[in-house]
Order: sequence, then C-alpha cells, then structure tokens
Amino acid sequence: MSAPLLKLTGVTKRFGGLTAVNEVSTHVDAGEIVSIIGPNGAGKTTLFNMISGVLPPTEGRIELEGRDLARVAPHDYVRHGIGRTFQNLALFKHGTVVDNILVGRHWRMKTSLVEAVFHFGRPRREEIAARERAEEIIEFLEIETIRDKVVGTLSYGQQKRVELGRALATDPKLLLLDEIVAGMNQEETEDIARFILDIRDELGVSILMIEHDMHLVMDISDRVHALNFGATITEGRPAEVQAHPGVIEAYLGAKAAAARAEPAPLLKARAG
Ligand SMILES: Nc1ncnc2c1ncn2[C@@H]1O[C@H](COP(=O)(O)OP(=O)(O)OP(=O)(O)O)[C@@H](O)[C@H]1O
Repeated sequence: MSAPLLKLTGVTKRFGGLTAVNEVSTHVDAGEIVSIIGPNGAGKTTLFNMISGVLPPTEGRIELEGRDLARVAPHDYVRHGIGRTFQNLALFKHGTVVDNILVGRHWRMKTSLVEAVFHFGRPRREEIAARERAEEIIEFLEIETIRDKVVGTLSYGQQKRVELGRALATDPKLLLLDEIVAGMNQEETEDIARFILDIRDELGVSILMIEHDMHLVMDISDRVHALNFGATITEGRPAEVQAHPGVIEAYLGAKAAAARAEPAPLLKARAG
C-alpha cells in the first residue's frame, strides 16, 4: 500500500511550559478533504504552522508522501507540494489580481538570480509558462472580470478567492486552508465550497482545512479531526464527530467559559 499523502505521528509543539499541540497523529490520503476543528486555542493554527514549515515540531514526525519534512528547508515546503492560505489575508494589496497569482507561481520557480538578471533561456520559458498557468487559474476561479483590478479595491470574498488562486499557483499536492470562509456571507461561502470540491475533483489536489463553519465542515469533509487543548478528541466521518460527546462538551465548555467572561446583562446595562 502506498504512503498517505500527509502523515503526522505524535506531533507535539511546546511553547515554554504550554503544550499547544500534544501528540497528534493523523493523515490525509490523496483525494481527501479533511477538516480540523476545535474551539479557540485548541492548537489548530499551530498544527498548520508545523505542517507548512513555519514552525518546527518539538516532537513527532511529519511526512509528505513518505518523506520526512524535518529534512526539508522551510522555504522548500512549497516546492514539495504544500500550498496554504492564511487566517488573515496575506496579499499584496497594491498589486493586481494577476500580479498576486504570479507571486504564487514564482515561489515555486527554479530560476536562479544570475539567470534572471541575464535573462537566459529558462527564465523566459518559465515566465511564459507562469503567465499561462496564472490565466488558467483565473479562469478556473471565475475571476476573469477582476483580473486587472488592484486587490485592495476588491471585496473580502473576492480577495479570499485571489488568495486561493495564489495558493493554487504553487501547484500544490496538498492545500492547507485556514478558515477560508471566515467573514464571508452565505453566497460567498457556497461559492468557496464549490471551488474546494472542484479543486479536489478537477485539479486532484487534496485539502486539509481548519474551519469554524460547521455547515461547510459537515457538507464537504471526508473526515474530521477534532482537537481540544492541543490533543485529539476524536477523528472520523463528519456526522460521527459532530455527535461525539467529547466534541459537544469541548464546544459547550468553550461557550460557557466565554459566557462567564462576559459581564451579566444587568451589569452591562448599568455599566453602559
Ligand atoms: N508563538 C506562540 N507562543 C506562545 N504560545 C502560543 C504561540 N502560538 C500559539 N500559542 C498558544 O498555543 C495555544 C494554541 O493556539 P492556536 O493559535 O494554535 O489555537 P487555534 O486552535 O488555532 O485557535 P483559534 O481558533 O483561536 O485560531 C494557545 O493557547 C495559544 O495561546
């Protein structure tokens, strides 16, 4: 049997005395959409940061197609096939849509500085191929009408789509989506859900996403991994995970803690 696309074994991250991620083991097979859920502070972003090379694990092993990523330099994760979007938009606001998507392409290009400066054969060929790929992605994401617009002038939903385009331009095998629909309205969320499924089905890219939108998680995930306080509560099919007592308790517990942190309505009214 071939190795899973992504495999995590006993992955742990400690920040001083705080264990943000505690011995998490999971995997993503080729062609899967897997979601990571959990209340605020559960360790989801820290886990993503380790998978995308932003942070080294304190313990444990992360493998992509059987290759230990500890041996890969952080800036080479993209070239090995891990693409990512960020929780907060990380686009070049003054650049156009095309410029931003080309940036993703350049992250994975091989042209050396000397070649680029003297404009030898490979950079030109690579540049033409990069532009062609950017246009394919623009068409795929249905953003042709805004291709020359400056990103900072676009709606939040459109900007998120551009960020998705930039991640796709790196030709990932595995795409990490960090709360991609946060702040979107229902129509924008439905569009993104459709694109995620198309990315998997038409482009053959596997997806690992952190998501708070439970409708999206339940609708499109093949598998869900639930975390709380850095540790795995359970993993399984969406409906099983949603009904798991530990998951319900984690979310209710988080809600109760948030409610305790809020002043009682009467006190709030008086204070106001
Ligand atoms: N660089 C850091 N230094 C110290 N502690 C950190 C650091 N990054 C995260 N933490 C802590 O690790 C824990 C997990 O945080 P993380 O951001 O991974 O959670 P999360 O599940 O992504 O939360 P959210 O849903 O709010 O984004 C939290 O207690 C957080 O305060």
